[in-house]
Amino acid sequence: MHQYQLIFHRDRSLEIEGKQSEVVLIRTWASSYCKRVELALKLKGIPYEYVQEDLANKSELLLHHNPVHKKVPVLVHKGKAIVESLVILEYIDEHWNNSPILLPIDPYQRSKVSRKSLCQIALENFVVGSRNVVPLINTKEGTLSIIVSKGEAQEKAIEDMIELLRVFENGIKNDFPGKLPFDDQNLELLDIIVSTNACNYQAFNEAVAVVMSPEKTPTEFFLWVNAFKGHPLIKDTLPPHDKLVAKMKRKFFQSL
Ligand SMILES: N[C@@H](CCC(=O)N[C@@H](CS)C(=O)NCC(=O)O)C(=O)O
Repeated sequence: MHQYQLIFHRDRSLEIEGKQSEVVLIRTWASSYCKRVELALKLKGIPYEYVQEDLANKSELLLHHNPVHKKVPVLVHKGKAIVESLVILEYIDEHWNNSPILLPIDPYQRSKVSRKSLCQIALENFVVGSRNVVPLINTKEGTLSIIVSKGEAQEKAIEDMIELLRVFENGIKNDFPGKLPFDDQNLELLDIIVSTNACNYQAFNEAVAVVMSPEKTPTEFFLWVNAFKGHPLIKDTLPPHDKLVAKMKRKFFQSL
């Protein structure tokens, strides 16, 4: 088990390997769930330190703070742990209620970005580079259908994903008028989730199979994602492309 040098201070801040902060994020560098939280912290201007977790050799810190799921991200705020990325985002927005406000004020829109909403389901099934992409695509072939399948089966799996994006794009147009096209407005929860999930599409295309392209993907969704890539904070948060391609190749092909 990996061990960190940890000091718990009286003011309930945590010192990790010499770095002290009230807010510590336990994360991995490639996880889009973790990227959501990092982007939210940056948008709100909240100072934080992070601990890089090795999921193949989970740390005592992670197991202590997330004993049930044993997953990243975990946000440790003044010694207290918050788990599950969407719960963390809600916590950040409520605790640091300075602008930008991340959750929609409108209760209907709020329901659309909540945990079991279509928006979340669509995205979690689309998560670029994640196994979670898969259940909705082609359950018969199990969890790696998009790459284990070849030829027609793969085309069908990709078409199903693209269809999901069409449903998603229409949902955004109906429920979030003004959201598309992207006009560099304040980033909110929806933008955080979409950008951290979808902006890595080129790495996924390169490592696994071409899913998103101007020819295939619903136009406004595609433009939205590409516009995100030009946003300075998003650019600063996304994982490095080459490293991500290498990781995706290892992850997907190793599990075959
Ligand atoms: N629903 C969780 C999912 C988090 C998740 O799946 N994290 C992955 C990394 S991307 C993890 O920690 N996996 C470790 C494991 O499954 O053992 C969230 O939104 O935070």
